[in-house]
Amino acid sequence: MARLSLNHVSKSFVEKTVIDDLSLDIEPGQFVALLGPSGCGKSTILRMLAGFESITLGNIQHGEMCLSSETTHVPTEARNFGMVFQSYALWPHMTVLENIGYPLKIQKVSRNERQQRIQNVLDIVQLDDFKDRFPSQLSGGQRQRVALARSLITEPDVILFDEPLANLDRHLRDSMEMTFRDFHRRTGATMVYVTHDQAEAMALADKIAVLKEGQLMQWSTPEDLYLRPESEWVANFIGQGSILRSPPVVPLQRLNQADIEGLLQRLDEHSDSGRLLVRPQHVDLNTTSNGLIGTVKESIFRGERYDIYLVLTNGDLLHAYHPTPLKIGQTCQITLSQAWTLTPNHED
Ligand SMILES: Nc1ncnc2c1ncn2[C@@H]1O[C@H](COP(=O)(O)OP(=O)(O)OP(=O)(O)O)[C@@H](O)[C@H]1O
Repeated sequence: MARLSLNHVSKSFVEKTVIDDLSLDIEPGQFVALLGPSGCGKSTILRMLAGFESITLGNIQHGEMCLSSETTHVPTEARNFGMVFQSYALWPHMTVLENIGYPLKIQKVSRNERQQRIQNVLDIVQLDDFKDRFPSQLSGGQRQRVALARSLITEPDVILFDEPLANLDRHLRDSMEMTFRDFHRRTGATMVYVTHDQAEAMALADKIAVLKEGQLMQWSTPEDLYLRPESEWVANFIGQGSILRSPPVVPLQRLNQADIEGLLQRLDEHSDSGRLLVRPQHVDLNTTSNGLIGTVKESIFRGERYDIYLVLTNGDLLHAYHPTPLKIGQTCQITLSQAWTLTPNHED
């Protein structure tokens, strides 16, 4: 197994640059998610890794081998990468067993070896009982497991996934997330997974590349993305939270309650050069401590808790959790137990 690296990769279609100077170092066996809003270039990156697209600048390296550069282009079939798409792309007239074994048939692998390898991957995706069915006789989740098994049969070093759960309902997606985690543990293959669903990326990946308009905004573990976002844009994009205006702060610092109280004492209507990210679990309501006051704008039932949205005296919106509903228009005393400082977005 080898390291997969994108080095200063750019991709332009006609005049438009859709990937701009992207560098990522993917460790062997790592599960990486490419995450970002629609049109940010996730699928284009996957297509360049697969060899479906050439690259305009930079290079893609797999171990010692250059897969793509301005002058090199190793064809898709010579990369030994597995691929799984949201459409499953199964042959309707072939059984599960035939679908899975098809890549080996093309490679003219002997019947005996084929049978053994098919059995191995059937065990990994737990589809042994379904091997004689046709795709039309399977559920969406089972079809996706067939596609997983087929991607694995050629024993690829790297498997590329393009929104493989996008067509499944929420309940099935949750159980498929477990299947993917298990699949990754059992195979140890490097996986690159495109999604626009941050919860899915956080649940699955060891490391996430967050993209915006073809640019890498942050390349971090899920925990770091959530706890230590590097920009206001990423903080807004990842997880729940409010961005509050504050007096100037040193960016990318964790503030405790005492630090925040110090800042709030300096709060006035001109305090908008700093930014604080506050997660809802760090907002305590109806306390009597640091003098921040808000008026309840929304109180939304979420089963295990209420989502409360408050308007602060400077007009900022603050999201909090509360065990019971609060009245719209009610005034609350607020304590912030933790906050993360950010650099404001320049375009705002
Ligand atoms: N063959 C092409 N010719 C011209 N522009 C293209 C081509 N393929 C993609 N693009 C453009 O490149 C940009 C990135 O597209 P891409 O499909 O990679 O985004 P994405 O993040 O995967 O989006 P989505 O989540 O909606 O699938 C878009 O602006 C798209 O219109």
